[in-house]
Amino acid sequence: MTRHRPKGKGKGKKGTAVEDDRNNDLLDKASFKNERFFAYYKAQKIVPDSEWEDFLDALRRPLPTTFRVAGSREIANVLNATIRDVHVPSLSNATFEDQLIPPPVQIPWYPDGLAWQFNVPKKVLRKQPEFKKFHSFLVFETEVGNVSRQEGVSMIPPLFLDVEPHHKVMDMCAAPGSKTAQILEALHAQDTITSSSIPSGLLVANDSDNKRTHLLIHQSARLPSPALMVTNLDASNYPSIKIPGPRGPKNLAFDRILCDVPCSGDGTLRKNIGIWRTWGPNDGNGLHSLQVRILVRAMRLLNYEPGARIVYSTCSLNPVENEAVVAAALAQNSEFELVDVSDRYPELVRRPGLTDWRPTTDRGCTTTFESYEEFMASSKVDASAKGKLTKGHWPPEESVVQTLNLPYCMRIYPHLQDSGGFFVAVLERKQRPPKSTTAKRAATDEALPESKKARLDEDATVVDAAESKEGSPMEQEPEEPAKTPRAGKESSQSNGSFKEQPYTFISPTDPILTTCIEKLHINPETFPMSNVLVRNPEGDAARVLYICNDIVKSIILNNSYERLRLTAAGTKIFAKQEGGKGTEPQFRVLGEGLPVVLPYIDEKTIVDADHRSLRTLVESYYPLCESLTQPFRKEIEDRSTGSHVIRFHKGTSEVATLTHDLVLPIWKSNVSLTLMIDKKAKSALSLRLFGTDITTFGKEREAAQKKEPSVVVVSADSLPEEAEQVEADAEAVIEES
Ligand SMILES: C[S@@+](CC[C@H](N)C(=O)[O-])C[C@H]1O[C@@H](n2cnc3c(N)ncnc32)[C@H](O)[C@@H]1O
Repeated sequence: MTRHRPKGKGKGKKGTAVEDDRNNDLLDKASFKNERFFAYYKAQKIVPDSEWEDFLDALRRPLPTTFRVAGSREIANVLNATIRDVHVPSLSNATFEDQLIPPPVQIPWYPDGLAWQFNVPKKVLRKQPEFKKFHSFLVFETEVGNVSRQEGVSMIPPLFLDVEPHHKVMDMCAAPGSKTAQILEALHAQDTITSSSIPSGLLVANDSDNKRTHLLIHQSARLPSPALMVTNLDASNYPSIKIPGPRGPKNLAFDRILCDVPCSGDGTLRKNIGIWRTWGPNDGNGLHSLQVRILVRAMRLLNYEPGARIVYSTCSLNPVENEAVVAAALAQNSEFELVDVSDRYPELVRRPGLTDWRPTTDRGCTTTFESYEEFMASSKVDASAKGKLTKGHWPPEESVVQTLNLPYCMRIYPHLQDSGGFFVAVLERKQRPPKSTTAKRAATDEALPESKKARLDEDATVVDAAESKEGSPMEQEPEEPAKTPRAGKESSQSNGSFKEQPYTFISPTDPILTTCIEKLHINPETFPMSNVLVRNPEGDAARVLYICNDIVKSIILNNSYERLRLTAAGTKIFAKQEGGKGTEPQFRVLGEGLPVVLPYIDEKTIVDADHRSLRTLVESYYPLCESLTQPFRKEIEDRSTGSHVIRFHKGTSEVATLTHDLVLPIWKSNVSLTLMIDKKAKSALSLRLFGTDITTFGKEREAAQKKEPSVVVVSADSLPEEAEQVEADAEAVIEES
């Protein structure tokens, strides 16, 4: 949702007082009312009268904690099995103050049981030992990205996108990135436990808010992908992306597009309880036009292939932001239709979209209007308010409504399955637009300057020509946006100069790259040497080397990075490591890059290591080689200094049980070894393997916690919500850089 949380969530800030109460588990239900909200939604008949009280009761209850086991499929399944087979049984008979506390349960509609819900008061988490242990497991796994605390309803839209590894996907309003992560996981469905595939598909994750794109990048780094690009543009005006075609450059068309648009967010009332106080009908009214423009732009960017689809979603209950947007976009693009997905995810309880609604600008919501004409004629509405709504805020005429299948939209209400409120619509193209429509739409679009109309006509010709020759026009020429973006904070194109560095491909014979390849025994014949890039205009392999897949490469080579406001592309694989005194700096493989590089490394050069040595490497930062167990010790002592890859085999020893092989990067100095993974990842690994955090970082943290309990780095009684945690982490990252 787009109600950006107040920075720092500071006490005393507007809208936080009630939230603070709620955090203490003290529910003051008297505060949870808003007569405007009641009057408005009763008038919209969003639920039958008989359900109204249940609906309100649910809205007033705290939202259960939900989380998703994230990451590529195999890893997620392994971790999920740990929750199901180890944690849940240990929590099954947990009691607190003589009450049986229910263990977490799997959300029935989420595939493979990877999403969970639990509803446990904080005091239980703090004091009940089994829950406390489970909670710190979640906190650590969240920190390293294996668990994503995400609202249950927010997990729905990516499911209906049906993404496959070869799809070209656009996430138009992506930050902070919880749905982006789900899409990435689908693109990487073929990853194995230890190695990442290089999908042939693409994910362009976009957000118009520059700061939020950095949250998105930070968040997406948890599933590093050579198929990812992040852009910072106004989605309603997203430019066409050029790629080479058989007859010269053509525009890239997407197979799947997610429009999780900015919205008033009143479906999140259960967690953003400040909305109880501030809610008004104009919150949604003001967003309608931007939402329509984003959806219409998505329609123009979508592929013509059968099955290409758009998912439109909001966390708002307001029909003005939901059905009205879908209806208005369909009115402009009659070749699209809503898809009946009622047979998908049958355990997800939902209600059909509305066919009738009554907008208003009246802050008190005492009067709502049946039609635009009635609204415009009303003496109760002043002239400035009349300018705020358009005919599109209302349902189309009855005869048109019948043809739109609005009931195919999905409304999720809090009382149906103890969730937040949400809206999802799935749209597909039912037919190709007739040749003339594309050109006609462009020519009659009065909002466009003459120069653009001419270009659209040209583009239409290009598409038609390409289609008739190729038969199956995978990439068609989308039209230019119908309108220029609204000025204001949502539009970043006008935010002055773009400050990010460009990406430059380096030569496959670049000496730094070839040295990395040689030292790590990577096969240069199969490794995509031509897809390695750096982040500076000179193409200087000074610090970090990245890798991307072919489609990302093609986009970078054929488009101006400034026009796309390209904020991130591909994933890091190698980085410079300063040597000790008197030694030359060398490049090393990065933890996040290893899964991508691993399939190309000569198996024989990966050093086998034992569980005891793993414990030694986890326990201290720079253990001496002589502290390692034979034969691993000899094997590693015989290696040159620098970057190496080691493998711990799955199985049980007296030290640990590994449910799957573990492949990790290390750095060898003259006499010691270092495990080259992030200290939080090391803590999570330690908890997973040894049931306790034995790392130096963990011990320091525990000592600090004992000394000053209020300044703990990670507290066991707070499982950070994804967006919040990512924001905090990313702010630190942004500040550091
Ligand atoms: C509902 S939130 C998206 C949540 C995100 N999909 C997720 O699951 O984490 C809407 C996002 O739209 C962005 N936004 C607002 N106006 C936009 C525009 N014109 N173009 C692109 N993004 C926009 C906001 O910055 C916000 O991050």
